Amino acid sequence: MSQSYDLIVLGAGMAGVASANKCASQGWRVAIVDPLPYGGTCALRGCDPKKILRRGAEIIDSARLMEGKGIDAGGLSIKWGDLMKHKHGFTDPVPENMEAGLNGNGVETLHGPARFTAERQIDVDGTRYDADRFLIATGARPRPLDFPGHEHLIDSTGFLDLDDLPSRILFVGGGFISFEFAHIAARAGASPVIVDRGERPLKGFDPDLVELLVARGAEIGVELRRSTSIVAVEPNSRGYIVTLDRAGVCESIETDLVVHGAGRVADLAGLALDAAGVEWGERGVSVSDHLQSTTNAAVWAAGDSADTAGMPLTPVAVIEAKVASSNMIKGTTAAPNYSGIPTAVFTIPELARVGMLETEAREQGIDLTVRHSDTSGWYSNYRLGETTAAAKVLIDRSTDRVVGAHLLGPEYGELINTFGLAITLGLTTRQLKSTTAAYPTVGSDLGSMV
Ligand SMILES: Cc1cc2nc3c(=O)[nH]c(=O)nc-3n(C[C@H](O)[C@H](O)[C@H](O)COP(=O)(O)OP(=O)(O)OC[C@H]3O[C@@H](n4cnc5c(N)ncnc54)[C@H](O)[C@@H]3O)c2cc1C
Ligand SMILES: NC(=O)c1ccc[n+]([C@@H]2O[C@H](COP(=O)([O-])OP(=O)(O)OC[C@H]3O[C@@H](n4cnc5c(N)ncnc54)[C@H](O)[C@@H]3O)[C@@H](O)[C@H]2O)c1
Repeated sequence: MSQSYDLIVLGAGMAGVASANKCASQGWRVAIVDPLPYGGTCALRGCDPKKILRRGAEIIDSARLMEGKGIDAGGLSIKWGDLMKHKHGFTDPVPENMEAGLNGNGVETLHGPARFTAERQIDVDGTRYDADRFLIATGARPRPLDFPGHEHLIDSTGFLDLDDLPSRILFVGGGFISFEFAHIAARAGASPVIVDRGERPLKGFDPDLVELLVARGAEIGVELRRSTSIVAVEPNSRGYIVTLDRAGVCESIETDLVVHGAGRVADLAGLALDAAGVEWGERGVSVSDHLQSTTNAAVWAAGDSADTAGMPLTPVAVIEAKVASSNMIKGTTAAPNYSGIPTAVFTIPELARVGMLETEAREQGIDLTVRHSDTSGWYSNYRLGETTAAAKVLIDRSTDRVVGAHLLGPEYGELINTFGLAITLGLTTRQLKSTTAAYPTVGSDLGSMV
């Protein structure tokens, strides 16, 4: 016998939990299912634990920047095991607390991998569950790699759970994960090498600011190899030999650890989506702008497992889940507004973006004013001893509105939120300049950036 629900949510990460709680609050009978402890990538294996480890690295970097300015950073080091314990202090209670919260809101919590058996039915460990609607929120997993020896790589989950940090680490891919982890590892005493197959790493960010970040990384020992592909990874008695190919010239380097940072794909392969007639691809479930499957009206998708215009980021997952749930409840066809959602790479210093890249704005024919400032000498950065900081703000000359903001510097991951607000609300630079920030804060630099 099967059980019947108004909604079954597949995946208890940011998107899934937001949707389950919202729909249960409307009096719907809702179940949520996950094979792993509840919490998803962000809270357990991504954003949150990563930024706890980064705190150790921030302290080392801040002290080093103040060397000779009244601080002796000589004896300072990261005790990796203790930093990991600090991380576990946050992550370990998450699954139980999250499940208790869901149960308290009337959501039934199931455990096991879900797989479709019909258009409106799933199987979880041999039990069938029927529902009028399903939300697929199963997230993403590391992109499968095919070079010989790829099975020796650890992924981001493995890196965030390392008991010890080895001294030689090679990161495959020059994106978010490799840059963030390499910046932590370098401050913890390791020698990271990032290998990217393209000429330009962190392609979604302003290229001028990325180059500044690469140079700052080189100063602290993060080596970047561009236009380089991995030929093979072979274990040896001391670690691994990684063979690299740059423009037909091969070179081997020895390392203790090889980490996957070469992108993620939607985690859908185990869902038997064909049984439900749901179309999907590497980028996720094919959905309309209002997040309903294009081929099965009972199925919706949100977050990293949905093929949408939104980036695979936590705030996007939450917004999509809320919009999809609202559409299900009200029978509407609203689409998420992605325009003012900021993103940051939590290197040290951090690199942030909201809105359009300069190239995108020019392609759209926008008459741009570009305010590009080297902010390294500004008071906020002088105070910290930071040598690398910059801002590039793109303003539509015809409306005086901010259409893009790109920042590299300490605390700019906070400042970018104000630019996000400006883009979402369509504020003009005149309006932005008319607001008053507490002084001295990085927020008080905003007026000078526009
Ligand atoms: C290392 C790392 C760092 C990151 N840092 C940031 C950051 O700083 N800021 C940011 O905005 N984003 C960050 N991200 C991205 C962010 O974590 C994701 O965008 C976000 O977690 C997506 O949420 P989601 O709910 O779509 O999926 P997830 O949180 O991945 O949840 C999906 C859930 O579905 C479950 N599932 C899978 N298969 C099935 C199945 N068959 N049946 C049932 N359940 C299933 C999984 O077990 C998982 O719990 C980071 C990602 C990584 C990997
Ligand atoms: N701070 C954050 O918000 C944050 C942090 C980590 C991850 N994430 C999310 O997770 C996603 C995945 O992160 P990621 O860093 O794995 O991917 P990414 O898409 O950011 O970067 C992948 C990089 O790997 C390169 N690459 C791919 N295959 C390669 C190969 N075989 N050899 C060498 N280089 C190769 C690509 O050219 C690209 O530069 C991101 O897109 C992001 O949405 C976000």
